[in-house]
Amino acid sequence: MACNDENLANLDLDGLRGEIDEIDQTLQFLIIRRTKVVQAVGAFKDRVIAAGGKVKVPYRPAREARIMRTLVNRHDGAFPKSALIQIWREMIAAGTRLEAPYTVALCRNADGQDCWELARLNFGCLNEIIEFDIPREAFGALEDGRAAVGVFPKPELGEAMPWWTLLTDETPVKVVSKLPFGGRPVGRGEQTEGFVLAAIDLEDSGDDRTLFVVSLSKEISMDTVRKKIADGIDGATILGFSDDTAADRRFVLVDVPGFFCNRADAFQATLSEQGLAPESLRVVGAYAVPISEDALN
Ligand SMILES: C=C(O[C@@H]1C=C(C(=O)O)C=C[C@H]1O)C(=O)O
Repeated sequence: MACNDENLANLDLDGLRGEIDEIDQTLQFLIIRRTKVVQAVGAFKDRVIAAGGKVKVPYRPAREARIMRTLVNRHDGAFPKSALIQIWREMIAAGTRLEAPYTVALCRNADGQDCWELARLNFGCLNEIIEFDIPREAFGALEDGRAAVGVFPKPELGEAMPWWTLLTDETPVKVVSKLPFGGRPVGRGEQTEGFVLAAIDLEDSGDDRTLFVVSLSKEISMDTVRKKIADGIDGATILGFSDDTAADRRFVLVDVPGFFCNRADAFQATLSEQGLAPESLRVVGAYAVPISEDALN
């Protein structure tokens, strides 16, 4: 660069704009170079898929979370961190699309609310968003490959037929990310939170939470379940519950700190120690803990 920071004040408008033009050129060359590397990653994934015969979903939220956290940690200067994240979101979303084009299935909740703004910010300006009112249909789009990722609203306690009850043993679809990950949109969508679903393997981002669905006897009250889970696991929360009408069981969606995906036994043991003895327990997802608002200021 022609000029160091201290000398900027000595430049006239043309001189300053010349600096900006040079910076833009360097940034653009780097984007071009980054895209070539991303395409090479895509080709690598193709070879893995050819060997395993899976449908290609290039999205890797744990890797993206690591990238975003690194960006925020090393940032300096006046440019806002949430805007920095947004630049990378566009870049990552557009690059991932070059690995394999993908569509986003967006599901509304029973009150008609959705996470459209969060989906658009996270998956960029190019990806098609198809909207659904019925969770089973949005879920079906993920299972048959019409959509690679789904954005579902955060569950509400007590809602009828919650979407997360579709996350059974028979489906490869799981919860893989939570939105917003780094910064909320200003205004519309500011209050919304959602989960991203996809048929991909769960990966450890270094700071994660795991989602379990536990089947318990209906005879145990929800207050008791809540207390026992809170006593047994620091920081665990219950995100939803749903009665199985055909049986004397209740499904409970529990959000537990840590990447527990290969350690469901540990969670099972903790519940048993608390006298809950679940009839069944399964991991239905894991997600990178979003960057806190404090870290973005
Ligand atoms: C390039 C990759 O594919 C996608 C694109 C990423 C990126 O642009 O950095 C990161 C993760 C994936 O969602 C990858 O898996 O590393």
